[in-house]
Amino acid sequence: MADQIVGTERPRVATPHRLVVPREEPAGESPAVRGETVFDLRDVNVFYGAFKAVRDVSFEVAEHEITALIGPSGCGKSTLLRSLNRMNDLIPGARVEGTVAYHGENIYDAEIDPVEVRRRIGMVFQKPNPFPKSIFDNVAFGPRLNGVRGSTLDDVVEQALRNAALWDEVKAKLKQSGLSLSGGQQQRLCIARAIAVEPEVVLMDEPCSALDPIATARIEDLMQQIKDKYTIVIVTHNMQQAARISDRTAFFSTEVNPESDTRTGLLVEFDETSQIFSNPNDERTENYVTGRFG
Ligand SMILES: Nc1ncnc2c1ncn2[C@@H]1O[C@H](COP(=O)(O)OP(=O)(O)OP(=O)(O)O)[C@@H](O)[C@H]1O
Repeated sequence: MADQIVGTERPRVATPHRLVVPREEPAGESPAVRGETVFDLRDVNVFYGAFKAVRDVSFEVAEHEITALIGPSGCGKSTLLRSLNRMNDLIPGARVEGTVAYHGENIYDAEIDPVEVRRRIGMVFQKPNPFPKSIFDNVAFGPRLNGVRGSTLDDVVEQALRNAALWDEVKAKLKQSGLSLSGGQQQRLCIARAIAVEPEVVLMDEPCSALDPIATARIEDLMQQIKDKYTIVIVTHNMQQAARISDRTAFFSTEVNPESDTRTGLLVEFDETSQIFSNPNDERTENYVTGRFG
């Protein structure tokens, strides 16, 4: 396999990968022609202790697409997102069953290095969380861990800040604290920090929910700009946002377990975003996207 995530060998470029035969889909309608499959989820269940938070999730994420996870509160969007880079490993009692294949390798196999998984598959959180360090050091953090130094490090930091559409605003104050930036700038700093280690995938957990509409629009523009380089999976509560920016949408809902009176999340429908919002197959999806839910 061209690109394994076992052990500590770290190819700087995470592509190319194996060739995958494209699905047969109608021609001419973007994004029907899919790129290579990055994630292939099969029958994924996620538990917290005995509680099954999400059940039987299967779908594929294609490269250079933005895949949105939407659905009502508690349906397991964040839980599922964290299962894509083993972030749930850090939560006591959390457990994943099923297969989360990343370029054909199950990231939960025993020999897989979770640190390497998280380097390939970066994450941006709901609340901007810069380190209490300078702007430069925030972005340099990951590359330094990977041994990057000197002028190369300067270049890596500049490029990441440029790619995060923040360079022009901060180039004169790289030594200032990251915490001195506005909320929207802090979130772009966190995106710069995530992409500075050259991940292939960026997972975003409601990255705009703490931002005003102008900062939100900048992050949305940024996502459109960087999807040529990265594959993005985003959890959003904002259906307009999902409709605006994503190529595919996964709609989740919940069902009640009568014995335990708990709610388990499940994937109701996964399709092109235009289909989900204009002509969904499932009534539950239609009720949700038209605001008739609950
Ligand atoms: N660390 C945890 N420990 C135990 N249960 C958890 C934990 N995190 C989430 N859960 C439970 O798992 C279920 C799914 O939660 P999750 O946060 O993934 O849903 P969500 O769809 O992202 O919700 P929201 O839209 O409100 O953020 C919920 O019932 C939640 O209470």
